[in-house]
Amino acid sequence: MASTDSSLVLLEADRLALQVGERWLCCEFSLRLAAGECLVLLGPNGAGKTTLLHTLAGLRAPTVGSVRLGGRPYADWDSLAAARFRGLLAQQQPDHFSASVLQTTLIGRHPHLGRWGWESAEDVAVAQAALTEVGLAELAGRDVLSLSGGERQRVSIATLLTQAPRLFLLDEPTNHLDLHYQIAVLELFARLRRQGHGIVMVLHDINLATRFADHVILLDGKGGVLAGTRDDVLQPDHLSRAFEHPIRRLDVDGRTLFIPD
Ligand SMILES: Nc1ncnc2c1ncn2[C@@H]1O[C@H](COP(=O)(O)OP(=O)(O)OP(=O)(O)O)[C@@H](O)[C@H]1O
Repeated sequence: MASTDSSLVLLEADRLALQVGERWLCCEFSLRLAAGECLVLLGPNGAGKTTLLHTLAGLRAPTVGSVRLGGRPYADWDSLAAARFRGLLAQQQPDHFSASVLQTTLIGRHPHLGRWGWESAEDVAVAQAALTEVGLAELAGRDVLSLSGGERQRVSIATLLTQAPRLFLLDEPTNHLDLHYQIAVLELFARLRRQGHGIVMVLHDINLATRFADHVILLDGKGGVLAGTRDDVLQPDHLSRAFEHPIRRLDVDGRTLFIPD
């Protein structure tokens, strides 16, 4: 379990700007994520959420500006140490070969294994506990190629839990999940956040962002970026402009909801 020292800055980006081809995805902005905080990236299709998440994960260099993980640039990190500190849930998991659900989940232990790469009984126990967390304990022996989309997504989440990073970077973690598992998975990460982990996640559902985010970055797809606290960014006019669709705010039973007209 992570310590709950909320002064620890897990991730910083300074005057970041991203370009793909000739197009600027976002103009310069900065962010800072401390232990125990959750940042949600929102915006229309193609706005640059995944590109930004991958930049924050150190998988691609920013066009302008810098990213620091745990106070250090990625260039200063050994790749295995970085994999113990931050983990990425990618949008898609291509499976080319048969493997059991447990074997697939154990891949998450790779950055923790010793020189010979053998998994110990403790590593297997970590993977089994992660499968239990996502409701898949009974499918541990199943071939991963036989799973439904939602089951496969939960294996990916279990694999990331098995990796046990301090900072979780999640690209659409609710992809393929039914209503029950959307909330269960986001509650699971909210629990990890309360234990001192950091969470950065791409979501498409504004109402889930409202429920789980401390901070929001809203990309408008034209290079515009709005970054701030959840309540500052999640305003009907900002959202309507970014999504090019009128969006209304409703307050119901103490909850804030956003609905498209
Ligand atoms: N290598 C590349 N060359 C050219 N364009 C690219 C490249 N990689 C990504 N893009 C473009 O950059 C834009 C941002 O892509 P990205 O996947 O980050 O968007 P996104 O906000 O995550 O979208 P979605 O909501 O559809 O998942 C898209 O228009 C994409 O086609």
